[in-house]
Amino acid sequence: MRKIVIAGNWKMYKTQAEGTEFLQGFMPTLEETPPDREVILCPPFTTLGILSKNLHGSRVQLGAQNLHWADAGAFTGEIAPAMLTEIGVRYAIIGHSERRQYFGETDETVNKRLKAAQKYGITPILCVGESKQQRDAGETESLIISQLEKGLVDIDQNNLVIAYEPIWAIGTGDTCESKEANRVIGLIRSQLSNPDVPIQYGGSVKHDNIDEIMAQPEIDGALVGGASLEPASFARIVNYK
Ligand SMILES: O=C(CO)COP(=O)(O)O
Repeated sequence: MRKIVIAGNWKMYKTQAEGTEFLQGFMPTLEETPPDREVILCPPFTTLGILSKNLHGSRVQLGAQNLHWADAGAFTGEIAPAMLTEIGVRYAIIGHSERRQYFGETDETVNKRLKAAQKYGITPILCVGESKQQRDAGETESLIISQLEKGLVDIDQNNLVIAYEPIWAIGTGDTCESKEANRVIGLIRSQLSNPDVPIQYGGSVKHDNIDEIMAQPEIDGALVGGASLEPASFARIVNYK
């Protein structure tokens, strides 16, 4: 049985005060949420601590947006896995396209971060996806297969989530057509040794397209950016029909 996993990626939004305010609006809405849905919030590092305190004993899990592969060391600006597990972080987004595009993340460093997450019992959410240019050139399949082959070397597929996030659909309002997302996610699944790895779709997921996205048989959840910042909107997504 594949798990349903819905995660909010807050990116570089929400101070501690704003994160706390979000929870006040969001938490009561979970009363309607079926228990089999894993709900995750991935705030900026400085907001993780206060969310950890406020979410203690709740069903919402905490995720980080990145982590370093070393146990500790002289890596200015990075965060070690043990610093995250200490405050109750259970998931980490790894290889988001914004990290690949702006911060020099490669499939090789993605692989190291995935291994480090698993070493500390953190479930990594590996992001893969093509740019508009790659899609137009007919390279979607080969690019994704290559990202998976290189990223998943020596990775335990029993403690893994994958997110298919076509770059051209991120923050653009230009959602990938749900049948097309379903097709690519099926391709991703065909590359895995464990068919039960949950595979999310990400890219302009909103309250008004989540039902259609989740109706697709291959899609096991969503990685939500902008629409996870507002309690009512994220609640509607988590409580999809
Ligand atoms: O990058 C994303 C989630 O990781 C998607 O962002 P949007 O939902 O804002 O398009």
